[in-house]
Amino acid sequence: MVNITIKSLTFGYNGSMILDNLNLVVEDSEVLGLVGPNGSGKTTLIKCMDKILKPKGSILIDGRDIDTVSRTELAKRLGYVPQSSSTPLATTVFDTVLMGRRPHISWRVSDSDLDKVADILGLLHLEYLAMRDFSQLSGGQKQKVLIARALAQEPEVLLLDEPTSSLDMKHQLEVMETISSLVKEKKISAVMALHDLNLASMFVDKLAILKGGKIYAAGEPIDLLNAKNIRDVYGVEAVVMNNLDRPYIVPLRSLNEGVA
Ligand SMILES: Nc1ncnc2c1ncn2[C@@H]1O[C@H](COP(=O)(O)OP(=O)(O)OP(=O)(O)O)[C@@H](O)[C@H]1O
Repeated sequence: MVNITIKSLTFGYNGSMILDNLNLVVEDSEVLGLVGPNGSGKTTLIKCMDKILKPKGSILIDGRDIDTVSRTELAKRLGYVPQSSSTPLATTVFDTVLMGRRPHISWRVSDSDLDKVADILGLLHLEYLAMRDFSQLSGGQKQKVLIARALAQEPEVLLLDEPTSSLDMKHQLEVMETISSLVKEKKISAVMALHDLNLASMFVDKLAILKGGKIYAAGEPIDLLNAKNIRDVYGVEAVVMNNLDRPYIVPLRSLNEGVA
């Protein structure tokens, strides 16, 4: 069980404001989707949560400011999947995923670490790639391996930056289904930046819509994914239908307004 509370978070690159006094709570057993136009600050927010960037304001994990949590301890609690990655040092897929166990290993890899890696490769149907060089994989295969590496950390919170951007339809569903069932089963949380509002509608419990460095709205997809919000935030005219109590969005045309 974990709770993340973000209070008055403010961050800018070289003096230009990107995140402006943000407040947000991530509950346990929750998939939180961060959506918003290109450049609205989703990656920046995720990097602040993983202490890669140093914002003003505070991020509390179970009431404790992450500034007071060591890198190693944070790596046991938060598993970060970047948007893209320079090739990790390890060569094979197996070794790349094993790197995720690093925060839990003192100096010797145990049988249980190896078993965990094998289990995760199985969970994401990656066994057939286990002995392949990471650097020679396709973009989508690499993306799945990086997700597997974060799962191997057994974190309480997964931070995923557009985890499905390189995946085909089947693998998008597979990854989202796997993450959402792990979140429920293990009572962890996931925060993911997403562009696909229909995937968000299907899989997230809560949405935070970013616009102009602020949270434009936060809440359940059914309450937020409507034509007005999509017009305001993205400058897109869309038809929103209801499909099994989930909004289903069909974008119609760009309105040249409403950018971040
Ligand atoms: N290292 C950097 N130095 C300066 N400006 C940056 C840097 N990284 C990002 N920015 C700027 O910060 C703003 C927010 O970028 P960020 O990557 O957080 O947005 P995003 O919502 O994740 O975008 P996208 O959907 O395109 O991935 C953008 O205007 C971007 O140009």
